Amino acid sequence: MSDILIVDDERDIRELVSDILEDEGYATRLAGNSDECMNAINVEPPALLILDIWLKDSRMDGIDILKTVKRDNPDVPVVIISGHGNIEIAVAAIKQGAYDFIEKPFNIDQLMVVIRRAMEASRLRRENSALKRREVTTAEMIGQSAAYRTLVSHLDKVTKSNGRVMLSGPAGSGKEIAARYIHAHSNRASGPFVTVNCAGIEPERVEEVLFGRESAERGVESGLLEEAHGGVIYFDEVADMPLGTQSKILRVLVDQQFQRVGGSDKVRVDLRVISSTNRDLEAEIRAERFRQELYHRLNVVPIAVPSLEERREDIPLLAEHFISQCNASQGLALRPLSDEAVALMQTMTWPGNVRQLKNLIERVLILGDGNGPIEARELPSDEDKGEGEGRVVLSGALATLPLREAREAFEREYLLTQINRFGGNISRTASFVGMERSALHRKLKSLGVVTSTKSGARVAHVDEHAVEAAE
Ligand SMILES: Nc1ncnc2c1ncn2[C@@H]1O[C@H](COP(=O)(O)OP(=O)(O)OP(=O)(O)O)[C@@H](O)[C@H]1O
Repeated sequence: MSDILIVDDERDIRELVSDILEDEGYATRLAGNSDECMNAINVEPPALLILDIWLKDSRMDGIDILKTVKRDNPDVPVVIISGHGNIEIAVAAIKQGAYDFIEKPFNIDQLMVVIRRAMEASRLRRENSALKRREVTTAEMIGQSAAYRTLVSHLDKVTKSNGRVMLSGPAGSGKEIAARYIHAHSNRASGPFVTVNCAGIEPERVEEVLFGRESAERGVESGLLEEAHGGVIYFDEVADMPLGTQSKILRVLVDQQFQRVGGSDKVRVDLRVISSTNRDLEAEIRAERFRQELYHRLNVVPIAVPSLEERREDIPLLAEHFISQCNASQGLALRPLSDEAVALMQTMTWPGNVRQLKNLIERVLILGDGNGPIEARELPSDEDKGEGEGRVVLSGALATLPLREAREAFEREYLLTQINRFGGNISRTASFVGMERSALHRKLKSLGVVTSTKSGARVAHVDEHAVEAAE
């Protein structure tokens, strides 16, 4: 596992990329279609896969190959090559687990930055995967802001009971770590903590995964419910559970028992149920996507987990915590944070919440040199996936502005970039940046950002008069 596999249906491109990489000292293999690609991976998984999304004369397209690789060889990082203007496909690929993407036509420097970063991240990931696994289960929850203290006081109240808890909050805000906190401080701490990824189970396999199976050939195979016996079962993102699965879970919660697939005995388990959601479940019920009865069963004690933006005071503390974590688990430099970096992080928008902060710190430490302080200029460039046009450039000077002005300037620049990435489409921008459409409209108005049609394309720009009027 030491070479780079380059998959592109255009011979010129794959040979060009291969020449560049070989000049840089990497070994390469080439494939022109999906069959050649899968054969090469089966012979030996590469250290990195560079994959064109559109493959002519192929049985699988790039996204199908990506899914297969992420399923069978999750440690192989995949860098996507997408055609110019295919930013949505590239974003979809990132969601499917691609490490990064480069847009055609690309220049050599851009290509090399992405590849070096992917190779380095993959090496560190492989080296430290065992340590990281341990870190997940022993994760320590950090904070001191008022919002954080309120959260902990709510969690402390439920640790000693057996009541069902529903944790609600945006993606990456720390719902799972809060569930683990309850478990670790309860009298079930020595029992298991089992996570059920509700969106991830294939509907036709739900019963087997949750209830287990019994057969003459293989005997009893327990499911997740049985594995969690004596401990906590954590239903992550319950709103993503298909309706059919919801009925099956509801039945178990009502009957307090179930049968394994193929079995006839009733199995009883002693479980504490904790669930999480990042959606408004009452709205999901009104839209008939979530069963009301299940909602009432799971939502006995609702606890809200605040977004990172509601607890900005915690950002320096969390950032330092992640720096020490990266040092302990990956040997990365223990770098202090400059005041400007802290100021910038505290003014940024964080749609991905604490997870985004953690990833940002990890990337800065991987890419940075030396042990000097982390500077503001190192921060946002890697948070933005786009190269060239799609890039949000924030100068260090921005971080020295008063909070309100710096945030507005950042938000204006960020939203302009996003809207233009999505071809002026406000709905798609809203869903990408994690805001309601109407809230985004209001925000744009207050920032003086307007859209208009130029040469048939919808573009966003700043209307100075609108800015003045809003002020
Ligand atoms: N208060 C905190 N202290 C330390 N680490 C935290 C804290 N909150 C979150 N994290 C870390 O941030 C990352 C995301 O947290 P977690 O997985 O708990 O979020 P989540 O809300 O369950 O996310 P999702 O909705 O995407 O499932 C994890 O690595 C977690 O350890």
